[in-house]
Amino acid sequence: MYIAIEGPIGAGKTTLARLLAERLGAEPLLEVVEENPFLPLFYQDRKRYAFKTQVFFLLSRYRQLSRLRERPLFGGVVADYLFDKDAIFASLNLEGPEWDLYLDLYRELSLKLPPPDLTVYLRAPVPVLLERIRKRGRPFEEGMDPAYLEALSEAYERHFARYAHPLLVLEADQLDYSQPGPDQDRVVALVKTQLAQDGRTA
Ligand SMILES: Nc1ncnc2c1ncn2[C@@H]1O[C@H](COP(=O)(O)OP(=O)(O)OP(=O)(O)O)[C@@H](O)[C@H]1O
Ligand SMILES: Nc1nc(=O)c2ncn([C@H]3C[C@H](O)[C@@H](CO)O3)c2[nH]1
Repeated sequence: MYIAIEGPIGAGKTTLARLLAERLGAEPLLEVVEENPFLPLFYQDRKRYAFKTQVFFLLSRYRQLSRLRERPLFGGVVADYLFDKDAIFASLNLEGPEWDLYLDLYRELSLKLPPPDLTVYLRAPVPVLLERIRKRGRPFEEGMDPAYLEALSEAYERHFARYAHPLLVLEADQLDYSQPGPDQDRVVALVKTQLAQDGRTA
């Protein structure tokens, strides 16, 4: 069983991936964004650092996810990202020959990765995302541009409107699974039901 959680910045992907991994007896597969040395620079000058930031993410995501093919998944994996995320961000930040080169690389690498058994797409309005980003307090995200978050949310909507793999869409502002309570049980039950409908067991 391989589950991936996706959604725009601050939607609650890592929080949900940890919870599901714990409840389903699976391994969490988490991205460490702080490992990308270009990311703080990207937020200072998006045009200048977009390509470097993207290629770093692309390679590290590819390396992490390709390990899924190489070893047996005993208890399953819950990842806090989908490989497709890379191209969603790239489509907003790259253009011209850099975008063409990036897309060539992305397409080549994506062919080699398995799709998840279930993807959970977390949706939330931009003001909720901004509040969660503020609350989490990563220094380089302090001046997060609401227009960038809006464009990103729209790109996610377009992507999942034509997504061809098993998908569960959750309104992430309606469920507070970040603390113990009935919403945690509710979200785990929704995922289990979806897996059962798709013929998988958790
Ligand atoms: N369902 C929720 N309800 C309320 N707060 C939440 C919820 N999910 C996450 N949070 C809080 O929002 C903040 C962001 O959550 P989290 O880091 O899981 O988001 P993310 O989608 O993984 O972010 P990023 O895209 O930056 O990696 C955290 O402070 C977390 O505690
Ligand atoms: N430029 C760019 N490309 C990506 O593929 C990408 N993936 C994540 N991020 C940024 C968003 C959050 O600040 C932080 C955590 O998600 O990292 C990205 N930024």
